Amino acid sequence: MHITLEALKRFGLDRVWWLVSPGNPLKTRGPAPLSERLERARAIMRHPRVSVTDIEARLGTRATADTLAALRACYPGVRFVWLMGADNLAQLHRWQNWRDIADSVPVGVLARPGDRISARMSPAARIYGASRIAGGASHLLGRAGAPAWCFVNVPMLDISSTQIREGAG
Ligand SMILES: Nc1ncnc2c1ncn2[C@@H]1O[C@H](COP(=O)(O)OP(=O)(O)OP(=O)(O)O)[C@@H](O)[C@H]1O
Ligand SMILES: O=C(O)c1ccc[n+]([C@@H]2O[C@H](COP(=O)([O-])O)[C@@H](O)[C@H]2O)c1
Repeated sequence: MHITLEALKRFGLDRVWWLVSPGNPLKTRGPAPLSERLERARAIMRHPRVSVTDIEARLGTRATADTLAALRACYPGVRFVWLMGADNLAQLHRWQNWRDIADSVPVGVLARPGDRISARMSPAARIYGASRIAGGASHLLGRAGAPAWCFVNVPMLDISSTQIREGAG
């Protein structure tokens, strides 16, 4: 919720979609049933500009590059931006067809404790170094043409979904 509200504020976005994943291709342990995760996400994320969706399951995609290609085909008039925490920028070069992601949509990255330096030094950050929008101009990201990415230093919360699940269990 925290990074969603920061992303809306900082990147000049109209809306944020939470893509409740059918399963991250890099994680070996399967998640809880999608319907349960969707219901829980909707119960906590109540905001007029945020939608919680299972569209990835409905599109039949798992890899983000495939999801974005399918979304662009379904919504040709919409300018999509990919949002993620800094830990995912550090790993992005391991994602399937990751360059298709960087070349097709602007990418907004939100600071996360412990991951700011590894993210900024990551292969993806280096390879796309010339396409970086400075944090101070982050509001331009939503209208930028790809490749474009922006790292914003938002107030950081040192919590992970694993910790939250363990606390709830
Ligand atoms: N505390 C946080 N600060 C910044 N970004 C975060 C934070 N927690 C999650 N994110 C981002 O939110 C998205 C969804 O994360 P996810 O639900 O997998 O949680 P996680 O905490 O990364 O999971 P895990 O506990 O398995 O590491 C990812 O893009 C992740 O980078
Ligand atoms: O496309 C990939 O190869 C890929 C690899 C790792 C993560 N992702 C996506 O990144 C998002 C965040 O993943 P996670 O596991 O950090 O919640 C989620 O939408 C995943 O499907 C995508």
